[in-house]
Amino acid sequence: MEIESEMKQSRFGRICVFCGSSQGKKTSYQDAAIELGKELVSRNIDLVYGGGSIGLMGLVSQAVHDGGRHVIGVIPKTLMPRELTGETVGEVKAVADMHQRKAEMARHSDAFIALPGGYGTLEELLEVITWAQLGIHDKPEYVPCHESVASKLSWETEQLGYPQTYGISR
Ligand SMILES: C/C(=C\CNc1ncnc2c1ncn2[C@@H]1O[C@H](COP(=O)(O)O)[C@@H](O)[C@H]1O)CO
Repeated sequence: MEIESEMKQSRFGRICVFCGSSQGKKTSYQDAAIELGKELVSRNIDLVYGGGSIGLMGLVSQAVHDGGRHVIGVIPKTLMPRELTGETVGEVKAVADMHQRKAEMARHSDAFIALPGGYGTLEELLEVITWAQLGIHDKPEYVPCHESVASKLSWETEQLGYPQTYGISR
């Protein structure tokens, strides 16, 4: 038992998860969000995310919160009305705008994981990958091979002629 928990101890204290503000068309997306939340808990990793209880964001944050790990939701003041975001669990950091939100999410995290999502998720993921490419940070990005995220990235990388690696960006 002790060996098992030692093996699961991660080098990351806090991971930022980017994912959809809607639940998506497939139940497998929702399953993946809950599974990832539980996996973070089992590895004693805290969560940083975009705040709010809607969509996959809500599922992953609830799973981490329910498992007793710390959750930081970074949310722009304009998105704070509850009808937009639902009830945020854990600690809420209110920021001025979307730019500050992404900077704060990155500052508080040791690594990034992207689950399926829409333009918001893709934009957040591509920004941290770009920042890594420019040497602004050296935190790893992981994109579990889920077809929705992978297919958008494959379109991007094909257009730009970049190598298609999804497991980790570098
Ligand atoms: C804009 C409206 C509701 C959206 N509410 C959101 N609340 C919190 N964070 C959000 C919201 N929408 C997008 N985000 C951020 O983008 C990512 C998800 O975007 P996607 O397009 O769904 O992939 C997520 O990681 C958040 O950081 C009212 O109409």
